[in-house]
Amino acid sequence: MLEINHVTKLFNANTVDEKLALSNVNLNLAPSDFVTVIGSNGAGKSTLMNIISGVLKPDDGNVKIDGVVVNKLHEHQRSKWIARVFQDPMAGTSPNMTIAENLSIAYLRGHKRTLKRGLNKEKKLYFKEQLERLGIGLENRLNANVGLLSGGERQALSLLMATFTKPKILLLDEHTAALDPSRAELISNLTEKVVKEFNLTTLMVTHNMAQAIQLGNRLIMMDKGQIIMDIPPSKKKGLTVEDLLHEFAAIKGEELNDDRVVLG
Ligand SMILES: Nc1ncnc2c1ncn2[C@@H]1O[C@H](COP(=O)(O)OP(=O)(O)OP(=O)(O)O)[C@@H](O)[C@H]1O
Repeated sequence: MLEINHVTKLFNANTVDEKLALSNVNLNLAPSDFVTVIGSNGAGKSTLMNIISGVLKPDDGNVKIDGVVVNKLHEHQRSKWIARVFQDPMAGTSPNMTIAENLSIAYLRGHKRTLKRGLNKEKKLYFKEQLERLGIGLENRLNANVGLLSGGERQALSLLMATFTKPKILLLDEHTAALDPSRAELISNLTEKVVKEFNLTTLMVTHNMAQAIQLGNRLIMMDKGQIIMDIPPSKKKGLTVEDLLHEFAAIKGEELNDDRVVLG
């Protein structure tokens, strides 16, 4: 489904700021895999997400989706396969438009040929039904401006909008990190529900180890531009934060050092 083959990314080559952000990274996701990605600051997690989504091009290696090399395709050309939810709740939605208008734009992106523009009764009803599934009352606020929503509500809306395009791959880029703990948990639970319901192949970056353990069927840890740990579904169940820290220390010969790491 998603293959990352020998991907290398070097920033500022041949300067004093040269930085090898990814070094010969290989990763293969099967359909419906839900992989959580952890790693210390500067490990290369965002660079990997940016290379998959097409924001960045690899210097070496390739990215394949369903067997097709997509290296040359720009971000907008990949957007029919890839949906992304960012850390910043402001990033995925338009604040000056209503919930219904935001949903309408996302819906049109996913149904170009079959749907007329505009918000007819049928579409409003559909949006209400979809919002009801989030279970946070947004179905009663179709005409509210998105700028009025809380960060958690906006992330829930972004998640729903991401599924409207029926993506092959969902990229979650620390999408709960800017929320307070109770909202983060709500979005975590919604994520689990949405991924399962829409059968999405998912990669989720998080600094929260407990969340990385709780969600998904597989976990990878990155360090200095490499994947240093890949915990398969058979071993992920029953995994603890202590196991992860212990494993990291065993591989690296040092303690995990990251100001932002949240143990849970
Ligand atoms: N556009 C860029 N130009 C130069 N260096 C960059 C660029 N983007 C990332 N880097 C560097 O590449 C390395 C990997 O960065 P990346 O953002 O992928 O790490 P990360 O694992 O997402 O870190 P964090 O958890 O802190 O967000 C870092 O050293 C970073 O400073």
